Amino acid sequence: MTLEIRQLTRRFGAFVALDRVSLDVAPGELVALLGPSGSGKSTLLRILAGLDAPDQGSVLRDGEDLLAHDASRRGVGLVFQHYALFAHMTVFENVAFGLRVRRRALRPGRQAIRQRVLALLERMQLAEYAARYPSQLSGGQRQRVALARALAVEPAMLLLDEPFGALDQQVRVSLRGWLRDLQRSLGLTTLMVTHDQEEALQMADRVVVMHEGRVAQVGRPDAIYDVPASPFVHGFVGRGTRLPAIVVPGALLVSGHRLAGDTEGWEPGREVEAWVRPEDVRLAPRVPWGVPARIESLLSRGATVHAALAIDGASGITLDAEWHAGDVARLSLHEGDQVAIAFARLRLYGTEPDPRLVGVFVPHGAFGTPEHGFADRGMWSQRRV
Ligand SMILES: Nc1ncnc2c1ncn2[C@@H]1O[C@H](COP(=O)(O)OP(=O)(O)OP(=O)(O)O)[C@@H](O)[C@H]1O
Repeated sequence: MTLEIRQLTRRFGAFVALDRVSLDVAPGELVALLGPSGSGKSTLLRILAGLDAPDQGSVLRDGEDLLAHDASRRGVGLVFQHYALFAHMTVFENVAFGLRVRRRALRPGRQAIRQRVLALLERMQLAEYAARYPSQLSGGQRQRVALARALAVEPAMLLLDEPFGALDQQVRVSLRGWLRDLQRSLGLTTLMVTHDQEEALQMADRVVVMHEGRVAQVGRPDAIYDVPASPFVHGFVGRGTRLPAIVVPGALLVSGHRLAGDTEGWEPGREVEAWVRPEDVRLAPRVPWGVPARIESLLSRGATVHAALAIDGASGITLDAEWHAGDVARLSLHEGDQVAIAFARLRLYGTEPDPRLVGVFVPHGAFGTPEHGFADRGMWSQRRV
């Protein structure tokens, strides 16, 4: 099943909740709608489900006008964060419900319904709970029943709105893999709303990042993380620090520090925003080749250590860095230490009002990985006295 969403706009009074949103979804694809609260994700899903209608725009499913059909005829399976299962029905009855209430002409026979529901419960590892009532299930089990109920009617597409939103972290993580496997094996075209970037990046074939009712970027999860199209996407998907910078011939000036590298094709003298991911902030082996900075804080996160750094000459900016815990221990780094850092790469964006991606800058000699050795500790790190 393909979906072609074209220029969808939805206004609530003067407020524009969806602003000319276009998107193509391929058969069997799992697309995650990711964005901050109020960015229009649920509005888009509700329009697709038939619970709301757009002011403008069109949606074609396999070339046919989806919006012309009532919600009940759209063939969508819908699961919300708090999916109200029928409390007075067993798991079996809940899952069978959608089939039992079908018009007579479309309703399978009693035995066929029974077989289909049992097969589905089996597949969803719910068979042993068939006779239980919702109140006798855990939150994760209930969401699985909600999914089974949505799937029982063999929908053409699945629409999920924060399906794991109400569950604790451990259950969420285990259900992610489970749902992904199930969706793949069924080949079911799926749109999933989430504001959890980890969930979107792990599960989706493609991620749609939404911002203020518009599509900020669409792409494969790794592409979105590696080359965010705007400072907003960089800041929302993954972490990063924004550094003011100027392009000069053969170098980038970052807070007055010269990083040599290829700047061909970029206008000299142009002011840009340089964004750097924490894992791209490396410890440089030799001070003259690195940017001097001071460790303001070190926070252990198990295998990694999160460092907050103050770059010399860049007041008011705290640079986020992430280093291997083993390196930090081996080099005996402490808060207050003076270090030299190198940047593996920086994404450059235009300044307002045109904050588009200018390009990715890779400084020459952006070494500083542990493999390059820190034999002479004194050369790159000086303890403050
Ligand atoms: N029926 C409505 N009347 C007025 N405003 C609405 C209505 N429905 C949604 N909105 C507004 O439209 C905007 C987008 O809402 P939507 O629910 O799509 O956001 P979202 O990205 O799904 O956010 P969240 O992650 O918080 O659910 C919000 O500012 C919301 O207040």
